[in-house]
Amino acid sequence: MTYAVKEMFLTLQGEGVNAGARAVFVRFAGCNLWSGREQDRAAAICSFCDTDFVGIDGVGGGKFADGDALVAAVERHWGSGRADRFVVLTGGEPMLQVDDALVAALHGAGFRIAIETNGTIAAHPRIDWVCVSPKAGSDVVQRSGDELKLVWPQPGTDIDVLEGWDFAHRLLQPLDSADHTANIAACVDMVMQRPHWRLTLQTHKLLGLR
Ligand SMILES: C[S@@+](CC[C@H](N)C(=O)[O-])C[C@H]1O[C@@H](n2cnc3c(N)ncnc32)[C@H](O)[C@@H]1O
Ligand SMILES: Nc1nc2[nH]cc(C(=O)O)c2c(=O)[nH]1
Ligand code: SF4
Ligand SMILES: [Mg+2]
Repeated sequence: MTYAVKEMFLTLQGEGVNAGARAVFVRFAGCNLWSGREQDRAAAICSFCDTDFVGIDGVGGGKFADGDALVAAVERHWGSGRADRFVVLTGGEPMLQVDDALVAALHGAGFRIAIETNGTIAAHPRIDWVCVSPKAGSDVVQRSGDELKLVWPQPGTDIDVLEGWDFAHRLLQPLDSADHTANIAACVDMVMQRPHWRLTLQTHKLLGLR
């Protein structure tokens, strides 16, 4: 199948348990919880998105004819060396496009694969690191994985329900909005009340990285 990619870049994973790790980011175009158009934002299931995932016009973006073509581009972004190769599949919603052929091709090139997903589509079973970030009002089917990364505060979310899901790590990420300072305080408060959650910050934004 062909893949529509908004942008591709080499950076440090900014969020979650893998924060600080060198990674190639592949941002797939399109999402099932928002069209990406500002006029649709208020009515979208996910209305706080901080990302432009519309089209294939970003740096490193484009249409890729098959898994091998996409992996060749990921390898070019990684540069020399086969050790510790790490790719993060994000979007948009990457599970709209990630398939067997892509996962096999990335593994064939020696990449450890992480995904950032909203969890409304089951994650591919051979992905090495599954991060689910649930959105209030959506039907999350992927209720297990490596990290559950909840953007907080998020009205309509029952945190007790999320605690019943099977994740190795539970993280709270302050909602980046006009109320960012208050949202950070709300996350700190929540961790103080619930020590099995941890705070994660979007460190790439603090550092001026992509
Ligand atoms: C842009 S999304 C793409 C992947 C997938 N669609 C998802 O939502 O998990 C990447 C990460 O950014 C988080 N995110 C999006 N908007 C945010 C915001 N305004 N503040 C904090 N985190 C945000 C998402 O929850 C997700 O963990
Ligand atoms: N550096 C960096 N880390 C990230 N972690 C998750 C991101 C995303 O947008 O999915 C992201 C991103 O866009 N940049
Ligand atoms: S689900 Fe992810 S990509 Fe889609 S609108 Fe929400 S944060 Fe953005
Ligand atoms: Mg981001």
